[in-house]
Formats: sequence, C-alpha cells, structure tokens
Amino acid sequence: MSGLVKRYGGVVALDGASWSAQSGQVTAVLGPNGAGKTTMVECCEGLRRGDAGEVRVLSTDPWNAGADHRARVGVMLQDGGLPNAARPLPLLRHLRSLYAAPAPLDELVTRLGIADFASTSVRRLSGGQKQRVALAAALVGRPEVAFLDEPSAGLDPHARLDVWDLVREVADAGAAVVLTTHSFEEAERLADHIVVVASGQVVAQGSLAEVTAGERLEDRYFALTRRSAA
Ligand SMILES: Nc1ncnc2c1ncn2[C@@H]1O[C@H](COP(=O)(O)OP(=O)(O)OP(=O)(O)O)[C@@H](O)[C@H]1O
Repeated sequence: MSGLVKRYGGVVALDGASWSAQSGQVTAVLGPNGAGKTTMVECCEGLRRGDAGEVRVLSTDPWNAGADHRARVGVMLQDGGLPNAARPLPLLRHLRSLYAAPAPLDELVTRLGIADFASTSVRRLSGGQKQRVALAAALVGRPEVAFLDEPSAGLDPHARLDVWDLVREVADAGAAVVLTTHSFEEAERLADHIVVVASGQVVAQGSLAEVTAGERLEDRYFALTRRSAA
C-alpha cells in the first residue's frame, strides 16, 4: 500500500499510509482506536476504495479484483460476518467445497476447539466461539494472503495460544498473514513484521528489533503514537 488516503466525509481516516507485508511472514498492524487499521485492511480486502494512493495485493488492485483473486485471499472481519442461522460445521464444509485445494477441515475444527459447538447455531455461540469459526472460515481455503482483524481479542488464554500456533503455521507454509491487534504480547510473540499506525499514517514499520530499537515495544508504541498525535 502506497500513499493511501481515505476520507469519510470530513474525517481523514488514512492520510498517506504506506506499508507492505511479505509471504511467509506474520505482519502485525498496531495502533490506537480510530487510527485507521480497519480502514487500511478493508481497502486491502477490496471492501473499500481509497480516495488516493495505491493498494496491491498479490499484484492486483483488490477493488477491481475478480473471483479468482478473492479465492486466494482469506478474510476475518472484526464483527465475524457469519450468518446467524448457520451451524459451524455445515458452514465450514460448504465454504471448503468452494475451493480447489482447501485445508483439512477436521484438523482446523479440532485445533480451534470448534468440535465442542459444531452444531450450535452461530447466533447462540459466545463471542470467542464465533471468532474461532470466523478464523476457520478465513483459513479453510488455504489462502495465499490472510487478513485477520483482531483474531485473538477476547479469547481465553488456551484459545489464544491455539490461534497463535495456527497463524504461525499458516505463515510458515508460505502465506502472508496480516493481523490487526492491540496486544503487544501478540505482536512480540508472533509478528515478523510490525506496522504502527497513528492518525491515519504509518509511523513505524519493520522487524520487532527495528521498531523497538532496544526499547520495550510498549514504550516505543506509546512514544510513537503520542508524538504523532501531538
Ligand atoms: N464507515 C465510516 N463512516 C465514517 N467514519 C468512519 C467509518 N469507518 C471508520 N470511520 C472513522 O475513520 C477513522 C478510522 O477508523 P478505523 O475503524 O479504520 O480505525 P481502527 O484503527 O481500526 O480502530 P479500532 O482500533 O477502534 O478498531 C475513525 O475516526 C473512524 O471514526
């Protein structure tokens, strides 16, 4: 993404944001509420169109991308985006059938602990359960690029570890995984590349060592986001 600008009426959500993510890596996007993370990721998913600047995902403009491109990209939205009447296992089986080379569903279901509520309708699932189904839905097509909006927020500690292990494996298998997070621990433990966003701009990006320059990530984050807000 290069120089992306996005306005909602008078609100400038993105003010010339530039960053990139690589295959085989987990990229964590950090930033305060309202910094523009979701807008950035939605532009990458082809759900929103920037007012200026350029977005490329797998060398394609996601806004104009066709079904072939979308099949190569996995998306987990912040609100889950799951149909309320669906039951997790039939839903995931259906999604799996849409892809030429999907991930092994049994393994995904077991690893994310979905088997325990596989036949409960989505509307009756807890927030954390819905999140696990949404993550499975994003990964079932074995995407080359996965955008995960706060994939472990609100999960219990065991589920969080399961999600981290899975995300690591998906990246190790060659995918570019981009996740938004408010968790320093998540970024430190999982990310190969960190992007810090504040007030619609990327204020730092690089490896953990590059971004922190010897400080704790938390301290560096507060310094970066406070300065840009001033
Ligand atoms: N659909 C919309 N209409 C109008 N303004 C919006 C819309 N979506 C986002 N905004 C505004 O754009 C800015 C960036 O919002 P965005 O959701 O991208 O931030 P975020 O970094 O993802 O925040 P959070 O951490 O709270 O999820 C905010 O000021 C927000 O109020």
